Amino acid sequence: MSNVQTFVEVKEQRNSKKKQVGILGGNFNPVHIAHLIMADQVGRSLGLEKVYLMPSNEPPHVDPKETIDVSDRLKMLELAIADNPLLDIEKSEINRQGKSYTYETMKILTEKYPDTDFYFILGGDMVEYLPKWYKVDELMQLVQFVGVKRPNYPTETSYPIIWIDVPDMNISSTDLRKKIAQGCSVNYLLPENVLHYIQEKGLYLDEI
Ligand SMILES: Nc1ncnc2c1ncn2[C@@H]1O[C@H](COP(=O)(O)OP(=O)(O)OP(=O)(O)O)[C@@H](O)[C@H]1O
Ligand SMILES: O=C(O)c1ccc[n+]([C@@H]2O[C@H](COP(=O)([O-])O)[C@@H](O)[C@H]2O)c1
Repeated sequence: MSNVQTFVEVKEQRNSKKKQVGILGGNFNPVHIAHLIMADQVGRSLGLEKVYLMPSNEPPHVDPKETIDVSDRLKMLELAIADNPLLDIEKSEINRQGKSYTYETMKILTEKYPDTDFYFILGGDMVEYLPKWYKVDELMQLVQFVGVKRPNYPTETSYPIIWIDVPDMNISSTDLRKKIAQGCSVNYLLPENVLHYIQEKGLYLDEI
C-alpha cells in the first residue's frame, strides 16, 4: 500500500476541524533511529501537526519487561528529538506512575483534548500483540491505529490499521543494549548525542 493512497483515505475519514496528532508509545530503552524515522515518516505522510513520543512508566506487557530508570529514558528522548520541530514528548504515563495501559492513557488524553484526533503508531510486533492489550476494543474507539512494518512480523490483522510504508529497519533496543554490553559499535543506530549520554552515564554496560 502506498503512502499516497493511505493519506487520501485518512483525509476522507478525518474531521478536518480537529487537530491531528500522532502518539508513538514505547519503552525507548534506549530510543533509536527506527523510532525517530517511523515517528517522522508517519507524521509527514499523514500531515500530522505533531507526533509525541510517549515513554511508558512501567511497561504493561503480560510478560514484564525490565527497563532502566525513566529519568534516563526521558533525557535520551529529549536529546533525540531536539532538532525536529515535528516531534515532541508526551509525559502523561510518567506523571501518572504505575503500569501504563494505553487504553487508560488515551481515555485521559481524549477527554483532556476533545479537539484532537489521535493516531496511535505501532510497529508490526505490537500490531501482532494487539489482541492481548487491555481493553483493546474500547481503545480502538478512541484512536486510529497506524502500523509500521517490522522485519519478521506479519501485517495481517483483524484490527483497522492504516499501514504507512517505511523502509524495513532491523533495529531494536534489545539489540543495542546487547551491543553496548559487549563493547560493539552502535554508531549511527541512535543519535550521536544519545550515544554520548549513554557513554557518560555508563548505561547498559551490564545489560545483556
Ligand atoms: N525497527 C523497528 N521497526 C518498526 N517498529 C519499531 C522498530 N523498533 C521499534 N518499533 C516500534 O516502536 C514502538 C516502541 O518500541 P520500543 O521502545 O519497545 O523499542 P524496541 O526496539 O521494540 O525495544 P525492545 O527491543 O526493548 O523491545 C513499538 O510500537 C515498536 O513496535
Ligand atoms: O495497554 C496495553 O495492554 C499494552 C500492551 C503492550 C504495549 N502497549 C503499549 O504499546 C507501546 C509500545 O510498547 P513497547 O513495549 O513496544 O514499548 C507502549 O506505549 C506500550 O504502553 C500497551
